[in-house]
Amino acid sequence: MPLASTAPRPAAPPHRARLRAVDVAFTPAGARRADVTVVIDVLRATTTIVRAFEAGYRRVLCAATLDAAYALDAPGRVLAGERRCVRPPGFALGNSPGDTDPPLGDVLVLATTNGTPAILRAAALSTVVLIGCLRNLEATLDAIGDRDVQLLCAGTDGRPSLEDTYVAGRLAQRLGGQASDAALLAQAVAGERPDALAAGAGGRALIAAGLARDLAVCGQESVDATVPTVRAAAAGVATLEPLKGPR
Ligand SMILES: O=C(O)[C@H](CS(=O)(=O)O)OP(=O)(O)O
Repeated sequence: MPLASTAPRPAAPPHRARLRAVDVAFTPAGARRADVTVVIDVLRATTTIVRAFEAGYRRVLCAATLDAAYALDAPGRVLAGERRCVRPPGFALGNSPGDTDPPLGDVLVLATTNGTPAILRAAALSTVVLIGCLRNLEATLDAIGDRDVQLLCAGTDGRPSLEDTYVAGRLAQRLGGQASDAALLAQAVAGERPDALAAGAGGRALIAAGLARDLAVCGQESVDATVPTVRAAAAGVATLEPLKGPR
């Protein structure tokens, strides 16, 4: 029988934790299945949703279409949204994040051109859907934790937008991990275009519509602690509640 060796064992190879995967979809059509997706429509839907919860709304119902929003109208519910940056007929509010304060009811029903359809797309692809923007940047990073994540940019009319790509890049820079080529591209945009909100077509359209004040609200960073999440989605409506309460 061989004697047990008294020689020290060779050191075990260093434990190599798998790097978290970080991907970016520049448009909803480019999104894939993912456990965790963060939807970004910094101008203005995701900023407006974060502001609505910070102002005191208890729930946000995201509608894919104006008709779906009209069908949700009920006492205690406030219709908000836009078409071509402007408040639709019969809606109480437009899509300006500042207009959610003070709250006019318990529930905000939001229908926007790109943002709310992007949230519904994410809900069809992911178990966990978070709502991100510059205002809750730090809180969103906390909520992602060390999980793999897809950053889904709402874009504009099926095309990438500078401002959403910029915010995705800001998040990707901080998340590190195994960045996809799309995540690396977004990081490059974040590094090169700190003026993204005002410089892109979306920002220019808001300025032309007399809504430059919204750019200032949307551009404030890490001032809100609320990270909204999708609790349910069906029939063209996603129900959002806060993952975390306001500070
Ligand atoms: O006005 C907004 O907030 C935009 C307008 S547009 O769709 O970019 O023309 O809507 P959103 O869905 O919030 O991007």
